[in-house]
Amino acid sequence: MTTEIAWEPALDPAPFERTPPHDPVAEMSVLGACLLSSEACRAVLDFLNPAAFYERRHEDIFNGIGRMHATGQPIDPITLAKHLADSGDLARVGGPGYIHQLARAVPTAANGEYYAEIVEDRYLRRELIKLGTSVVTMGYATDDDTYDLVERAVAMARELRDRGQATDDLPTEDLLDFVQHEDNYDWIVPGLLERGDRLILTASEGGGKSTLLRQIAVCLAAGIHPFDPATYTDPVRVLVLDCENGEPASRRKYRPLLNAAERAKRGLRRGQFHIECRPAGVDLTRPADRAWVMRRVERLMPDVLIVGPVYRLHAGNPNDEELARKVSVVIDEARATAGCAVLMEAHSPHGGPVGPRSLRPLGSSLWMRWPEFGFGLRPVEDEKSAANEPGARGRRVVPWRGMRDERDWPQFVKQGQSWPWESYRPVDADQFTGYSATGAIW
Ligand SMILES: Nc1ncnc2c1ncn2[C@@H]1O[C@H](COP(=O)(O)OP(=O)(O)OP(=O)(O)O)[C@@H](O)[C@H]1O
Repeated sequence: MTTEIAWEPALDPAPFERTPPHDPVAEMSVLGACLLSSEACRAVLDFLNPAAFYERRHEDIFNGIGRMHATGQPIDPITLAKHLADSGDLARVGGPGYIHQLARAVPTAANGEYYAEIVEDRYLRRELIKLGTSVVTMGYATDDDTYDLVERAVAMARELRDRGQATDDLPTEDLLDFVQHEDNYDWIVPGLLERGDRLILTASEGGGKSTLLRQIAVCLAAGIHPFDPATYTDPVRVLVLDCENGEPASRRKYRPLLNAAERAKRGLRRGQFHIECRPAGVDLTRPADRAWVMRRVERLMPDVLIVGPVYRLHAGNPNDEELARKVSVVIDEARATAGCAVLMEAHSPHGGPVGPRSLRPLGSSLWMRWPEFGFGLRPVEDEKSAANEPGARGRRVVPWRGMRDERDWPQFVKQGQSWPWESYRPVDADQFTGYSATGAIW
């Protein structure tokens, strides 16, 4: 919660000469979101200072919502109108008609915090203008010491920057204390995948990345280690937003995987795995598509979110850094909302005339920096083992970025018996490091 800047009475700013920055639609949408969703209401109340509203009546309505929330009352247009009528504020804020209008004005309650950020941003602008006006007044003050005035101006700017949050900061820890804390991993699969991990899997076209991600998804939902089927894990909730394949194609791919889980006596339970296909892709730079993702994430609160492929997440130039950044913000918001791991797939670029193809994700370089883990599937060097024949399809699992933490991903996978991909140890693997120059299966 932010606190208001305490201005000194002598430095009261002059009135705004131009219309101060504000966004009436965002203000209405924040209030509307509070009326439609208790979750949005809680998030907005945690974030927004009532004084941030430019329109006085919006501040009064928001205060009414805050009072009702604090006493656990249900909040909708009818109950809020009654509450404001009881406090004698209803007529002043526009009557019951205006309260209903607020609920109708909001495009989606899922964006409540986003609207609140706009309101907060405009508030900060107004406070900045006030601060500037105060500094001008101070500059003309004849009695005060100039250095004192400069110090006060700096203190005021610092206060505006921190807006009361500096007092909430915990003391920064000494390294000797810092290393004493226990490392608490929040594993989804011990050693392999932790909640919050972001992973991008790459390969060339037809390289097997979709198949591997589907296998991982089914295994995680069934409680099977994706690369060690004899090891069982706690089943987790998986949400797949497939922005590439249509439903029939997807169904055909998942059926054998469900059968494999059944054969392992770890058949999927209802509610563990949700999937939605949008073969036309989504454009996460647009509010409607962003809300589409967030509604599903908020409703299902998955442990693992699989969304993509990357190039289907916005409609613009795939190399555009700003568009990629906007997409990553939405995915990060989904990840923070559900506290989930995020797995995505991306194509790797076409190779040059010499050397192996790069495995980095095609498109904006942001996708190289964004995930904690990036792996690519590359056919192994031994031609027989790399062939697309039963038992072959040997792939090297190559990290294309430095891992941000230790994880036990396999170095080699090949076409398996029970599952499409299984990890293996090449015949010429080094006894200690597991390194193999050929990846030979036979
Ligand atoms: N381990 C496997 N065993 C048998 N078939 C496989 C295996 N991996 C992939 N395939 C098959 O190879 C084809 C391409 O695989 P997949 O769709 O997973 O590749 P991809 O890298 O996602 O390709 P794209 O980027 O073109 O979608 C599919 O028909 C798939 O069924």
